[in-house]
Amino acid sequence: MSGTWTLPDDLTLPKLPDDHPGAGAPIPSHWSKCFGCGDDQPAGMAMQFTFGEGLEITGMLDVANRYQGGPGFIHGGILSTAFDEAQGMACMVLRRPVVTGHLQIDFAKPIPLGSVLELRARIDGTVRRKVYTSAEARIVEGPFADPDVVVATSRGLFLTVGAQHFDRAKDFVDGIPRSPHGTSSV
Ligand SMILES: CCCCCCCCCCCCCC(=O)SCCNC(=O)CCNC(=O)[C@H](O)C(C)(C)COP(=O)(O)OP(=O)(O)OC[C@H]1O[C@@H](n2cnc3c(N)ncnc32)[C@H](O)[C@@H]1OP(=O)(O)O
Repeated sequence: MSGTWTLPDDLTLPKLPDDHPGAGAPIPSHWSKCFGCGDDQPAGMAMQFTFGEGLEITGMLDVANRYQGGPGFIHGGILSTAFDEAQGMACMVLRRPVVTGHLQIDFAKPIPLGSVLELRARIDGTVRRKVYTSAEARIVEGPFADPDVVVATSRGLFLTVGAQHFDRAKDFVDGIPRSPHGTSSV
């Protein structure tokens, strides 16, 4: 990992909620239209998540052909999106909405199309509204599969926000209205 990420000294680790369902339980999509995890988003990545031990969660991504960047390999922006989603989902235990403030990725190995990626993500600690997170990706199925090799890592700062953060865009969830006769859709 590059050396530009420093955790503050005054981090606090959040407690798991009393009703945390435990390791292996599925984590529901936080929003059905989400490009990363939504089940009502045909263009999306349909990532699946489960709770792990403690604050860790696991996300799975099928690297479809449409995620291509260079010939045969995943696009870096797609991988960044997968990390964004996984680290955001790791914040679910806070039971408050979060948004990404800063995300930095190290792309360690090329990832071929047809891979199944496992992303493990966690909260490293919180300071006020700031939530420091990290994650790693491994190829667990596909031509270059090796669960012992980390192919990419990510560090991210998320901020807890109130519901009002999303209020300004609530009329656009199915596309921006373009005419009095209807709305655009994805
Ligand atoms: C109900 C449960 C639901 C759970 C859902 C979870 C799943 C979600 C999955 C989602 C997956 C997808 C997720 C997505 O893709 S979310 C989509 C991508 N992200 C955004 O659109 C966010 C856009 N940005 C903003 O709205 C604002 O800038 C935010 C809200 C982030 C902060 O503006 P706000 O006015 O609110 O806060 P503040 O400016 O007073 O700053 C507060 C503190 O934070 C520190 N700071 C701020 N920015 C940065 C930075 N870049 N680097 C370092 N530090 C930064 C700042 O220094 C200060 O520190 P301190 O003074 O306290 O020390």
